[in-house]
Amino acid sequence: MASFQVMLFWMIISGTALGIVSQSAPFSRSSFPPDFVFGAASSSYQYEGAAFEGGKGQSIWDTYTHKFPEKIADKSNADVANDFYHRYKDDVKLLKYIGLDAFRFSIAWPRILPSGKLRGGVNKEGIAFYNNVTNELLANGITPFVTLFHWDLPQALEDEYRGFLSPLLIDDYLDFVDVCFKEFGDRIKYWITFNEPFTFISGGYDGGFIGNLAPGRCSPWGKCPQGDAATEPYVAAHHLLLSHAAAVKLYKDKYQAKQKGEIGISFVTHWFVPYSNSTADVEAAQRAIDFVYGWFIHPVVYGEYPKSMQSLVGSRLPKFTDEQTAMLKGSYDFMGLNYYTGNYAAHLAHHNGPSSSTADKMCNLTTEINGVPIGGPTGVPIFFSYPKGLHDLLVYTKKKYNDPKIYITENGMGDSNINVTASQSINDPQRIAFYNGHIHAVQTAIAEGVDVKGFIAWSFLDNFEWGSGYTQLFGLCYVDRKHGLKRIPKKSAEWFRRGLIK
Ligand SMILES: N=C(CCCS[C@@H]1CC(=O)N(Cc2ccccc2)C1=O)N[C@@H]1O[C@H](CO[C@@H]2OC[C@@H](O)[C@H](O)[C@H]2O)[C@@H](O)[C@H](O)[C@H]1O
Repeated sequence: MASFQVMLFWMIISGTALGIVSQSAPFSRSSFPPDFVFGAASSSYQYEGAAFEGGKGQSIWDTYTHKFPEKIADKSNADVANDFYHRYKDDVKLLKYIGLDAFRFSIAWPRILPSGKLRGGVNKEGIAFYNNVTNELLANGITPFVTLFHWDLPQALEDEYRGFLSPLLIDDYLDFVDVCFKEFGDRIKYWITFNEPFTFISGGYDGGFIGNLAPGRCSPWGKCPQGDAATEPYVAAHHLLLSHAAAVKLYKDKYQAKQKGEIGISFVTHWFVPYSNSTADVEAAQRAIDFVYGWFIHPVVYGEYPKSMQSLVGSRLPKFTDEQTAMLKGSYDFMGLNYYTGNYAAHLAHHNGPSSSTADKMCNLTTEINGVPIGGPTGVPIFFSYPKGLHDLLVYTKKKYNDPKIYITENGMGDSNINVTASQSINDPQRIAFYNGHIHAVQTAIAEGVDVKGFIAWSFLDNFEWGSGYTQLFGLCYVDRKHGLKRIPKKSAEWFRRGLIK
């Protein structure tokens, strides 16, 4: 669908074209519990820039974008990104202008431990930077939510022992988070150990849904220089889960009593709708959510992998010892959920190709039935607006995973940044309609008893969108890359501002 048709579709949806309302009726924070937080999210590699500055070591993303520019849609990188490293004070002012209660950012491991290891030394400039960001947020009444790993692993650990493929990663991650808890934990009260383990593992070791991500390993038939999509995703995921459990144990044993913060992990999944009401497709939808969501949330809640994974993956799925199961089980105070879209899931009877974590779930995942998409189109060809999926995911999580405290730690939509002007990008009625629908879905889930405590939009600013580079814009604020990275609030930011007025 051409971008004009997409825009027209959204304008009709949001009523703009018919003049019914100037834009979707604004939401109001008064429709939510008084302690409910609204925020916006970011991540270190996608925002900071200063990739070779301030004593920072290289990450696997610095390497990946420079070594394989062809893997990035516009052959760009985040050497400069949004230059958040130098502009964070003005950005905090913009967060305050919008009226957001919370700001989610991640700490770049190589900016704290440039060699990846504690014995390589702590970078004092890195400590100072995150202290400054934290203090600026708090001074402006904004609550920091800090992600400890948003995919930018120190390159030195990838070089020394192939990162998450080695159990050595666990102790190095523990040393890193120990420094963070010690240096920032007196002011940071919401810790997220990992962002989207599924995406990092699937994209980094299996070629994944949104294409290859760093470290860019997959099977030779997936056009990767090294890797094995049949085994490495499960090995890396196993070490990631053990790292999460160890970090939670450390925080609870050593810091929580005094610092009184909370710790959790941010999962991602689409919502999967059976392609038909056949038993085979209903079971396929369950397998899809087991292999994307259950792969990580099931061990964190129950200390074991989903039964469907155990039976379908067999000996390729590592096993937890009894001690590891005990450490994993219940390793969270809250859960972060990242939600973008829904998919249809159909049973895939015969998978004749080579094994991979993607193929193991024996599902054919699509975004339409007979040419009818699952939701409204967005500027991301594979993402459709499907707010009902967020509601259904929240209710599913409540029922299946012990009614946890939940923060939506990412939700948003992308616009294409190809052949569009700045003013077109800033006028974003489709994003207003998207958020109106998804915030309403959260409101409905809360009314049905789901313990949702906050909604954090992805993203505060347009930024470096991994394999899409700067060709997709998810921000509430536009970043004018042709005019000194100037920040310009979009209509959606103004919509949030009006809804957030106390
Ligand atoms: N991008 C992601 C991953 C998207 C969801 S991953 C998805 C969920 C899911 O069910 N599955 C399984 C699957 C597999 C096959 C088919 C369908 C579904 C996934 O692979 N997450 C967040 O999205 C934000 C927006 O990501 C953009 O999404 C569209 C992409 O085209 C673009 O490259 C990416 O940066 C990122 O900036 C954040 O850093 C990141 O935390």
